[in-house]
Amino acid sequence: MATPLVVSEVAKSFTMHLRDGIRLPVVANVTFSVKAGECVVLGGPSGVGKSSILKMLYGNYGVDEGQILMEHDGKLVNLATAEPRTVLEVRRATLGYVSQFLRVVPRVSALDIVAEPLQARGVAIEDARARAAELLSKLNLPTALWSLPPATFSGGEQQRVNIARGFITDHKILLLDEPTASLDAKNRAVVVEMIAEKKAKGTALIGIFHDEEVRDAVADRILDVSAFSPRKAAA
Ligand SMILES: Nc1ncnc2c1ncn2[C@@H]1O[C@H](COP(=O)(O)OP(=O)(O)OP(=O)(O)O)[C@@H](O)[C@H]1O
Repeated sequence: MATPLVVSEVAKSFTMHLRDGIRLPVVANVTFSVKAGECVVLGGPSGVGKSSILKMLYGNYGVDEGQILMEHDGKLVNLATAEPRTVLEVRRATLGYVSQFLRVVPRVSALDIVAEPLQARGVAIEDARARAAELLSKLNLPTALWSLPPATFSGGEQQRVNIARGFITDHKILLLDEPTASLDAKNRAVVVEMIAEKKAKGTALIGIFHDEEVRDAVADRILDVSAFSPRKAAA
């Protein structure tokens, strides 16, 4: 599909149950699409709803209204209303996510954490590990660390393991939540290059990048999330 992601009239508010059920509207009428090979960056001031949109796209936050349409397994799926089992299936095969922080699994080596999403898609363990090793060396993670669980790694080392894990599969849609926040200039440049490679392969990318240099290097389009502020919609 030339447009792997179509978001239409999505609205979200939070209900504060411990505060007499006060409703806090966050975004309304969120409408945009992302083409294959395009990288759209969510922009706008702090607290405007960028992370909330990314979490809705991944199915971590519920959606009050609207549609999040993705082509998955030859069918159109509305992630806003999909069953949890479908959401998990879409994540395995179609929708990737690089979060800001690595979720460390005790006793699992960095190499296997990176290889796991490929294994989950049926790739033989040795092939998955070989691809994981390629990515970890591209991201300059010292080989001495590959066999260790990343719990004791530095912030930047953990982030590189997380990036390798998110980039190892060829998901059609990839969400990026500040993937370069803890990286030095050399590794930021590697990630910029890896994003360009994904674009060339036709992946649709949506990301949050606070680093202006990275943002300008990767963005085809910056979507100002203030346009979806409920106050603006009501005006
Ligand atoms: N789980 C939650 N429960 C209640 N309120 C929330 C929740 N998540 C986000 N919010 C609120 O929604 C608003 C938008 O937050 P969000 O994290 O999406 O903004 P952001 O644009 O990503 O900000 P930043 O650039 O500072 O990371 C904020 O006012 C925040 O307090």
